[in-house]
Amino acid sequence: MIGKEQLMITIENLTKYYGNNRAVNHISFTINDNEILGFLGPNGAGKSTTMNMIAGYLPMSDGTVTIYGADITKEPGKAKRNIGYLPEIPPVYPDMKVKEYLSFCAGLKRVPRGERKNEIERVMKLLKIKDVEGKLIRNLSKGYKQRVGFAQALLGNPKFLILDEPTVGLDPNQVAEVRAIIKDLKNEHSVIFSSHILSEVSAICDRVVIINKGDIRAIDTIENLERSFVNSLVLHLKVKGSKSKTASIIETTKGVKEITSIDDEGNDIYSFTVQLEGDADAIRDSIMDDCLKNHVSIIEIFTDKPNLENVFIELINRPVKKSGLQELLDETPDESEADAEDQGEEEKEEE
Ligand SMILES: Nc1ncnc2c1ncn2[C@@H]1O[C@H](COP(=O)(O)OP(=O)(O)OP(=O)(O)O)[C@@H](O)[C@H]1O
Repeated sequence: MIGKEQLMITIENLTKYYGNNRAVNHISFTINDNEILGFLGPNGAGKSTTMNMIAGYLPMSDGTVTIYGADITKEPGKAKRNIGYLPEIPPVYPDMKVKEYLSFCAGLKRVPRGERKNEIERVMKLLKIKDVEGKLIRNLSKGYKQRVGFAQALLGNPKFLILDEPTVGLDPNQVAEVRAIIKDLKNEHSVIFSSHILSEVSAICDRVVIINKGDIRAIDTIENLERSFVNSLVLHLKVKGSKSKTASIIETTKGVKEITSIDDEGNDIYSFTVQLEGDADAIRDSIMDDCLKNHVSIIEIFTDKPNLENVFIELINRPVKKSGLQELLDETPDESEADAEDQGEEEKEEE
C-alpha cells in the first residue's frame, strides 16, 4: 500500500455549499505521482467547484486539500507553488499581447528573472503558439486563447496541473494535439483534468473519478469499470402505467440485480433501466407476464450488453445514499398515483 506521505495530492471530505445548495458533498480521493486522473461528470456535477477548491481559488465549506504536504487553506503560498491551473474560462487579458501576457504571468509565478525568457519560449513551443506571440489576445480564436491559458498554467513547470475542461472550444485537430500534450505531461507531472466526455477521459487517463450531483459515484481504472459490468446485462423497459407498481414488479423478479434509472417521459410513461444477472430472456419474459397481469402496458422491452457509455450513465444515475430504488422513485412523483391522490382530495372536499 502507498503511504499517505508519498501521495502527492490528498483530498479529504471536500464539501461546498452555495447557500443551501450542496454542490460538493464530502468527497475524498488522491492523485498519485505521475498520474493522470480524469474527473468525469455531467453538467452541474460539481467538477469546476471541486477544481477551484483544490486550486485554492474558492473557499471550501469543509474538508482538506493537501498538495505535497502543504494544506491549501493553511499554507496557500507553499501549496500553490506546485500548482498550475487552467480554469474553465482561461484567465487571459484581452488587451495584452501573448508574449507580454506570459511574461506578466511568469512574474506573478515568481519564475526567476534569468529563466523567464527560456521558460516563456518553452511553453509557447509546447502549446504551438509561437506564431501568435505578438498578437493581441482579444484577436485570437477561442482555440488559441485556450492554448494561451494552458501555456500560462505550465509556466514555472509546476508538478501538479489542474485542467478544467481543457479541450472545450477546440476543433478536432486541436483536441488531438492538446490530448497528446496532456499525455506527455505525465512523465513529469501529476494531472487532474475534468471533462463530461467519457471517450476523452478514457483515452488518456490512468484512473477516473466519476461525480454527479456533488457525490462520487466511482473511483477506478477504466478497465476495472468495464470489467465489473462485463458479465451483466441491461434491460430497457418502457411502460404506460404506475411507476411504483412497475418498479415493484421488476424488483421482485428473480435475476434482477438493480433498477439503475427511471425516466419520467410524461403522460404516465416511464422508462426503466435495469441490471440483470442470469438468463436475460427468462427474466424479460417473467417481467412481461407480471406487467400484463397487473395491467401495466409495455411500450418497449429489450436487453443489451452495457458498453462503456452505459457504464458511465449507470454510474452517474446510481443513487448513493438512501435505499437505491426509493431515491429513484422519489425523484419524480408517480403521475397516476398523484392523480389518484388529487382525486381523493377532491372527493374529500366535495364531502
Ligand atoms: N458561484 C455559484 N453560486 C451558486 N451556485 C453555483 C455557483 N457555481 C456553481 N454553482 C452550482 O453548483 C453546482 C455545481 O456546479 P459546477 O459548475 O461545479 O459543475 P460542473 O460539473 O463544473 O458543471 P459544467 O460541466 O457545466 O461546468 C451546480 O448546481 C451549479 O449551479
